[in-house]
Amino acid sequence: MAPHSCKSSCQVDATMSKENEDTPNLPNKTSDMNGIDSNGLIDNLSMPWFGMDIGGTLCKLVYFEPKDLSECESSASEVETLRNIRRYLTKNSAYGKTGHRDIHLQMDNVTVKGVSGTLHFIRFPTSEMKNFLDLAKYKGMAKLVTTVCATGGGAYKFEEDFKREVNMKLAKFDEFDSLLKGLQYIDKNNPSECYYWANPTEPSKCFKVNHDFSHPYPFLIVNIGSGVSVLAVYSATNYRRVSGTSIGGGTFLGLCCLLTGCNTFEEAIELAAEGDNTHVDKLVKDIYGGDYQRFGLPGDLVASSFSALCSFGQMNSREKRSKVSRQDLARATLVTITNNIGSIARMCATQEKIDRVVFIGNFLRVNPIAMKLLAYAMDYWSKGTMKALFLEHEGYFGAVGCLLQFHEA
Ligand SMILES: Nc1ncnc2c1ncn2[C@@H]1O[C@H](COP(=O)(O)OP(=O)(O)O)[C@@H](O)[C@H]1O
Ligand SMILES: CC(C)(COP(=O)(O)O)[C@@H](O)C(=O)NCCC(=O)O
Repeated sequence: MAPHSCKSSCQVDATMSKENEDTPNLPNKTSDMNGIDSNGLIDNLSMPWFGMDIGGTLCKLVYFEPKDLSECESSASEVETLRNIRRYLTKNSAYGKTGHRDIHLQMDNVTVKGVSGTLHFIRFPTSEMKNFLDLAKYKGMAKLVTTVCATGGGAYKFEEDFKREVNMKLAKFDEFDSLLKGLQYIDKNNPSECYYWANPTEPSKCFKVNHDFSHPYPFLIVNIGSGVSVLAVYSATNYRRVSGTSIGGGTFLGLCCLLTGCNTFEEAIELAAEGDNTHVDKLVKDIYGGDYQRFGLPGDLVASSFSALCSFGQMNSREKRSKVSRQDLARATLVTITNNIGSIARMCATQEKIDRVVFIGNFLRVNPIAMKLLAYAMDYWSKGTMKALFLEHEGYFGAVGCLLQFHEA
């Protein structure tokens, strides 16, 4: 969220600031109203309820909007302020230049701590944290909510900034505990949360199929954020982080920007959708002239990523390079990163003797190419014994999970 741009240009911000002027008597909360009592225990926090997952690239903010604000045991002036905040967050889908609400993910009629309401899903770049804190300060939120539940690396990195800038305490929760909690909660509340891709290699026959994930254990989670973490999950509370790689969504975005000059993830994905990685990658058939049958390597398999451009052989020509477009480079970057993650996922699943692999994280946002590649790779290399599963709320599980844990504590 970019409060500066919002302040100057956005009608909503003007409304919000007026609303704040109309509600001057915000309570100055004392420690027993902060959500954490004098013994350091979390009490029955008044609304609003936020969960933040502050990741390496994106900050995910989940806002629980109660159906009936009076259910929340707040004072009259709090209720008014809460209404203003609710209006600001829920009447808009964009906040400043970089904040977005994913309306299509909104979950209505859910219950958190016995209160029914709606979950809203908002994201902004973590690099905009300073602007977000300025906005929170400007809106006077610090006077209302003095504790926010948070997870992800940024919950540690920005803890002091929250305290100093807006007098907000962060109630910190582990990112993988939160992720699992959120995943279980969302899957339970959204019947169409989990799906797989049928016929992933045949564009005309490829479609999403709903998957019943009500008996999920054991399963592998591959969380593709800035980096990648792989968790083996054996029950609701029993899991291990079995592996990880630094070559993740951040790598895709970083390399793509460097190679193509694009500036956003969306642009990178659009370029990739129009490109052809075989102009950049060296395939098995470029080396073997066809399949490498003895070890089951099909000719169309990438033998060596980006190798067509720089190694010796029939494609090592200036002419060849000059035919490579930005789109091809974006596609090759996407395929390289995705295939590598797929290989790691498969090895982990084999090692853990697990056949269901759930891919999540915002790298998969608006990214059917990567999802279909992963679906195909898992199926092909496991000879149909492993299944790639996907979840609609991709990158928001941590934020939801820490919100839930906060209210459970
Ligand atoms: N609007 C976006 N801006 C930046 N990266 C995005 C965006 N949408 C999707 N992504 C991808 O998602 C990744 C971050 O995923 P996320 O699960 O939020 O991880 P993190 O917690 O590390 O921020 C980025 O590295 C990028 O590949
Ligand atoms: C450090 C992290 C857990 C942070 O999570 P993220 O913000 O990337 O979602 C993740 O980037 C990661 O697991 N990186 C891979 C480290 C490794 O195993 O090599």
